[in-house]
Amino acid sequence: MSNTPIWSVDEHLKDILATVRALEPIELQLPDAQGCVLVEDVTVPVDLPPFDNSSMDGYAVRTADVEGAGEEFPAVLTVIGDVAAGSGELPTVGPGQAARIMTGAPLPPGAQAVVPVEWTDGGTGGGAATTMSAAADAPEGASGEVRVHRPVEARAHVRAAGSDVRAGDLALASGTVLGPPQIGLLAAIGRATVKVRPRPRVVVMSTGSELIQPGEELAAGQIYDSNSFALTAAARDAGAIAYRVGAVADDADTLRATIDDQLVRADLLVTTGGVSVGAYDVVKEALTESGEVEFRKLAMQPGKPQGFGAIGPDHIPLLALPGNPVSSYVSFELFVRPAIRALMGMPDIHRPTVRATLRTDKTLTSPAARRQFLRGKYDAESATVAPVGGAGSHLVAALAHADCLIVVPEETTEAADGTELEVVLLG
Ligand SMILES: Nc1nc2c(c(=O)[nH]1)N[C@H]1C(S)=C(S)[C@@H](COP(=O)(O)OP(=O)(O)OC[C@H]3O[C@@H](n4cnc5c(N)ncnc54)[C@H](O)[C@@H]3O)O[C@H]1N2
Ligand code: MOO
Repeated sequence: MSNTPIWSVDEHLKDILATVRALEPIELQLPDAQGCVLVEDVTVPVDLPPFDNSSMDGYAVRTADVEGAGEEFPAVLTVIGDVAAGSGELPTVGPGQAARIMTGAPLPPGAQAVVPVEWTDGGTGGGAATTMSAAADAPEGASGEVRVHRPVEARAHVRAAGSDVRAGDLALASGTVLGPPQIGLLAAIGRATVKVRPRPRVVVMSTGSELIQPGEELAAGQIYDSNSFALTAAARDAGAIAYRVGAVADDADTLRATIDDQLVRADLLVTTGGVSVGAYDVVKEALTESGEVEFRKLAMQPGKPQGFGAIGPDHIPLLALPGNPVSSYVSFELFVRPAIRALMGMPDIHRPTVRATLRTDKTLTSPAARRQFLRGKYDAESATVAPVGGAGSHLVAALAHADCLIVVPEETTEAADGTELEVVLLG
């Protein structure tokens, strides 16, 4: 038995999160701020809507003029002009008059309500209109007479100024994650830029002389580099700006030089492979000497060998993940994703977890004193989970068909059908 210390999953994550600091806020243009965390309270500068406006295409009228109107005895009003959305100069609607008005156009002075065009003859002198004619084809629609078939109450079909949000109100509080509706609100109140924590730049680098890039021809002993693709995608999915560096050969000097080259564009560096005990485990070789990165054995499966530290003059956090594809992906989920979200200043850095009942034909086994992460499919309706594929850390096809990780705790070595377990839901 070796007496090498073993770290728990929780201890390792705690050490990582103690090192990773949220990035300094910057002012970003709205489209670039999507998915970022706001770091200012945003106050509404103007009422929304800024003015009373129509919610329908129709006629702006005085309510007294259409009182008691019906199809048989319509109210006949003189059309004094058009009010289109964006109109700045408005006609005043006097007694017996109506202004043709479009959805979103300001309610003209004198008018108290809007009658939808369908409740009128549309100025045609015929039956109920279904639509207005385009102004370009029928300019006469902005004048003449309109027959109104129904009365309206004051303010009918009018959206009041400030009915959405008022000047001086808090639009969004600091700490809000900017999704599409929040970006929409910021634009609606006229904000072009906002102060947010930027997306972290994450460089994902795979290592291994056996690796070639997809699209190339496999020679003897070679395999395709899948980790750099999977983890770059995972980093992007977590909210990062991700850069992929495909397959650095197993040479410590080349690797160190490549890492140093990448530091200028990295807030976080992730490597895969080369961290176990083999004769060509170059990540360990290249990063141990300077003392910047510590290599550990974790009480987990997969993902036992892990490296973590801060490198270069700017102390950029680096996570060295094991090379087996499932090990690197599970390690990413457990350690890199929370680190990315901590860099972003996200209020919640963890994946959701649920309790579920295991459904399996054969009892699952798990190594003692290691937290096992099996791939599974979760059924929310029955709150059950079924394993997908075995425990092997090379099983990429099963991983691609899973939607969750089944957590078998350290003290559990067997999990039979019906066992209740924790499940990490993957997005
Ligand atoms: N004697 C021991 N051997 C191993 C131990 C151990 O404790 N003693 N630990 C095993 C465990 S657990 C893991 S996990 C791996 C970790 O190995 P490395 O991080 O050094 O990774 P490599 O040796 O470079 O590769 C492992 C495996 O994964 C394949 N691989 C690597 N990179 C990629 C990639 N980008 N895309 C696809 N596949 C990749 C590689 O070809 C190997 O098959 O060590 C065990 N060994
Ligand atoms: O712990 Mo390794 O990460 O199983 O395959």
